[in-house]
Amino acid sequence: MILGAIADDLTGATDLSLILSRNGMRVVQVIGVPDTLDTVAQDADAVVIALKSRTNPAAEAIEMSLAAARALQAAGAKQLFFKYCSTFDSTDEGNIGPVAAALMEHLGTATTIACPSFPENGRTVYKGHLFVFDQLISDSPMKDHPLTPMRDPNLVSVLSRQTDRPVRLVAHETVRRGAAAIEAAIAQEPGICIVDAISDEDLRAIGRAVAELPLVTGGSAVAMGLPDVYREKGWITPAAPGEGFAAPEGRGVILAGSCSAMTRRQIAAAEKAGVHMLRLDALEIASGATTPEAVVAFVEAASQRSDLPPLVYSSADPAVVAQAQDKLGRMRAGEVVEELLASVAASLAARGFTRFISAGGETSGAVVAALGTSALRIGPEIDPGVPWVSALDADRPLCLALKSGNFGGEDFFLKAWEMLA
Ligand SMILES: Nc1ncnc2c1ncn2[C@@H]1O[C@H](COP(=O)(O)OP(=O)(O)OP(=O)(O)O)[C@@H](O)[C@H]1O
Ligand SMILES: O=C(O)[C@@H](O)C(=O)CO
Repeated sequence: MILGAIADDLTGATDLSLILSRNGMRVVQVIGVPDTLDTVAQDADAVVIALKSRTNPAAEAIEMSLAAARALQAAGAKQLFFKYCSTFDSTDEGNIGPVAAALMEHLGTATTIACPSFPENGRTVYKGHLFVFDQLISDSPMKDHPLTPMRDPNLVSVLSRQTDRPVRLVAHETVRRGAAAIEAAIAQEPGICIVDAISDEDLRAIGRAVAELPLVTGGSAVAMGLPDVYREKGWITPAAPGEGFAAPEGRGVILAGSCSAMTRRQIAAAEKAGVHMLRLDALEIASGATTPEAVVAFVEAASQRSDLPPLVYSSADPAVVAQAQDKLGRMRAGEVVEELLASVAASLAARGFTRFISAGGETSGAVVAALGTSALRIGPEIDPGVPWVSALDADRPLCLALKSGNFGGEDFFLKAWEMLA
């Protein structure tokens, strides 16, 4: 095992696993920190531990991340990677800064990078500012994210508010001069370097520059340059992406708790395509007016009427989300929805559903926990950042598509479904 990764949410972990697998590494993704990684690490070049720590109190996120780091090191990891969202989802309390600083201290290293750039999905960092396609993140729909509204595009400022470690910029003028120039700039002074990156070429150069650092932090795409370096060092041999994935036969369902603009467009596209849908309301769930049993009954009935998987969603526009949050509190509003979708997923699996498509990192974390699986094999890519995965250890065969809120094309839900046909 060469690379040990700690991801702050489940869909982010899957996204990173896909990038590593696409670049020829054997990857196993585990959910939560197991007692030992010995069995899974045996045939893996990389182990990605998926936490659900993005929006926990910082002290909890640190504790979980350090436990993951210790497990990865015990299994032989030569390098650690802390994966967070390509939209840098965090607040002034954390958790990117506090977790990165804690991992640095744990590893005894004074230097790392922070680079959320993911050009294939429209995220770029230029002059330390994070863009989502043509917009600064602070002008994008991420300004209204239910849990981590992003209202400052300057990542040096954002990260400086989260940690006492010095934060500085390695600007694109340096990045475009290549790996040696980037490496020298990072080594100049201790601290966390926000590194500009606007293309995959930049990211591959950054990967080469950081391959010797004990800790790399970033979005998934900054890992794309690492496997080549590991191969050159003779640490890994090439592997075929998606090796060993098989989808079980059976019925499917789509569960969406993401309120991102993209997920809402994907829901609208599914409706147009004739998918049977049920909209959930956080306040009705909280009052008991909507129960898991009623939702399961809807899904059962809808799946008799169509070959397409039914869609259950709580996704709503910012005004509706704000109303629920005003009444219930931000965290509680999220929890009631997550708990309901998780309970629905568990009941459906018990009734023989085998294919689950879920939208949203927090949502997917709750759904997968309810399905009782803790290890995933990475399968074929549906859209950039989202593969089908199969459960390695559930009671029965299951496959899942765990979509980050902002990922996937408009036709994502049907595209995912049709790939299994
Ligand atoms: N109608 C709603 N009212 C209030 N909160 C909601 C509502 N629908 C969903 N939520 C909550 O919003 C949060 C959405 O987070 P989630 O991580 O699932 O999606 P995302 O942030 O779009 O995806 P990602 O983290 O992958 O970018 C969840 O906690 C979810 O329960
Ligand atoms: O980096 C991303 O955008 C995703 O992998 C993610 O973490 C969203 O939750």
